[in-house]
Amino acid sequence: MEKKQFQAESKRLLEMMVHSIYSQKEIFLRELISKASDAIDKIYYKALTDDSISFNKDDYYIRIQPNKDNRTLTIKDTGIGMTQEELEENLGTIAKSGSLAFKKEVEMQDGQEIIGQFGVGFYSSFMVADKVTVYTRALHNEEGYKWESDGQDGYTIEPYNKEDVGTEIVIHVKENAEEENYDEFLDEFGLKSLIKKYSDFIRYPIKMDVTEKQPKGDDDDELVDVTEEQTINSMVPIWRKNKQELQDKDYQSFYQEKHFGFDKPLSHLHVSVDGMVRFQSILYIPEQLPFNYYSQDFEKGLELYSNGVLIMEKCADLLPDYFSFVRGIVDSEDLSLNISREILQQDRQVKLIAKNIEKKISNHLKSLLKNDREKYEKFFDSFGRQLKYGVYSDFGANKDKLQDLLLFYSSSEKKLVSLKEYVERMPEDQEHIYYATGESHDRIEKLPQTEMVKDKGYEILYFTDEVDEFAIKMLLNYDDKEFKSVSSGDLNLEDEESKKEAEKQKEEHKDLLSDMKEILGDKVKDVKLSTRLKSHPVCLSAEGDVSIEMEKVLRQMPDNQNIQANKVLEINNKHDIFQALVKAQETDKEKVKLYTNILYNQALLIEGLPIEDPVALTNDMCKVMV
Ligand SMILES: Nc1ncnc2c1ncn2[C@@H]1O[C@H](COP(=O)(O)OP(=O)(O)OP(=O)(O)O)[C@@H](O)[C@H]1O
Repeated sequence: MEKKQFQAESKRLLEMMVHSIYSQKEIFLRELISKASDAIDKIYYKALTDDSISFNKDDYYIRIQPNKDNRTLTIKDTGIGMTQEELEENLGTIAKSGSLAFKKEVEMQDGQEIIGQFGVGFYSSFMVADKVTVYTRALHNEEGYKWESDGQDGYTIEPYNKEDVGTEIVIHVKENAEEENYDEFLDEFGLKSLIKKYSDFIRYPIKMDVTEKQPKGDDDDELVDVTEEQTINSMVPIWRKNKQELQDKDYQSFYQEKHFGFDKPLSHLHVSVDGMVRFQSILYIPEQLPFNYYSQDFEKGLELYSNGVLIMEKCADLLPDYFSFVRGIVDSEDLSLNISREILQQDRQVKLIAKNIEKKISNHLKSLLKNDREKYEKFFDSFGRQLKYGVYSDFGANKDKLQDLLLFYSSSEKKLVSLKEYVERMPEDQEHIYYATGESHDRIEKLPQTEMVKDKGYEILYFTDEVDEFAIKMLLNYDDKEFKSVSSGDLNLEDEESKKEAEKQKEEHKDLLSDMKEILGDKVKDVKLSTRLKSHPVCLSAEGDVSIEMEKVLRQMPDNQNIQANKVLEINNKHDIFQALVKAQETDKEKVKLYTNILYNQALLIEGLPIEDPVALTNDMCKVMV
């Protein structure tokens, strides 16, 4: 028998294939199963135009057969097979794709289903095989052929008496080496999981003998091993099914089957797009925050399929960070894959799909907010923070897309409200959207700074998440209404008369205020008479961009650069303590110092800021008591 040589280039190419094109050895099974599916598809497509071929779906299948004793793995299909010339052309020449030629020849309109295009997939078998034997008989041919190669030194072809049409590829699995274990490719369980992982949605049944423990008889407790042929793959992907035929429970079981989470999905979307780019997708909004969501282990991304064959387990480019909680799959026939089918050649299609998906998720969330408030609030409770990070990050580039998805707790409604709802309720004379920051709703509720705004009958949004104020600073305004903290220095809420009165009082007590400022030194930027306090004696406000809450957050950061708010101590001149200060100013300067220090520390306490010298404060308080 004459041995034919691979061309020199092919030899090098083959070496490259085995050593560098694929990142994982297990991919070979996906490739060979895809070839088998293509071979069956070819009969199917031929039958469409050739009356002499009848295509009875039940006769077509793929069979996986491991044999541990011989260390062989057989992939058998009942597909179109290959003639001698085709064997030479397709398996003897690397990068020659019979499938691509077939697609062109038949000029199939919907032949998109055929997976092969590069003419290299078959050779991936040499990653795990030291020899590959192919037995094949082409449709309408009486003769069969045997092709064999060790993947290094050419191949042989000889006639072979094959009973039925189709192809059997026998992988002679390599012996285990020091760091390489090939046994999983002979193991029933290992093979089953690889088929599920990569080839679950191949349209023809992938059959395999599976041995399971079963009771010996009907009333018998004794278990025995029973071997039965099983179809391993699901075949029809749920996303190709008609939405009308599917129920919530079908989507839920797919979520669980895919291990997208331990929870139930809160909501799902089934998308089918047939535009500039064609794709189908099932997307889930989980109910609960994944336990590792805010850790470095969390990887965002959607499962990406090309024609039902898994390409990537987590394609991160399909989701923006602010929707990183979304789980699901995308299947498209329009992807330009690279030769290993592991990465995408160029990301134009992925970008188009991602843009489309982002819009779909955003619209879905908006409609949840509108039509199923309870569900949306549940969602927001888990993932609202991520949306706020989305507003803040990338210098606010996505703020317009996200602002209508935000919710904040409202002082007047005592529940979560959207910015739109807030603005719609605003009285005519209210210019700003007011917010107050603090650790909890209870704490904010008691903040002295909220008194005046509430008295005016204005609603206040309570910010309890660290990111809230940063996100709002990025938004600046909503519907042309500027956001304003109730603690900001320039609330400007008093009427003209009160302003005049305040000016008068300021003038009258200017010595006291400047003495107090001197006592506190750099700790505050100013000491002022407050226009916002009604019953409380003191509070702190901030001038400029950095608020007191922001200072607190920044203080906790690892690269804390000691950024501080410009604090102003505000004192309520209608409170009795002010009269005490005025009196002390006339009679006892030491007392002014004592009271000022205590009042400043009180204001720090109210704000939840650390007291710089607790011992001095307790001593001061004792002095007041004795
Ligand atoms: N099981 C099979 N039955 C019939 N023909 C096959 C089979 N396996 C491979 N072939 C033929 O061999 C050709 C080369 O296969 P190969 O796996 O190298 O590339 P491909 O499937 O065309 O493309 P890709 O590299 O994208 O997978 C195929 O195009 C097909 O014509």
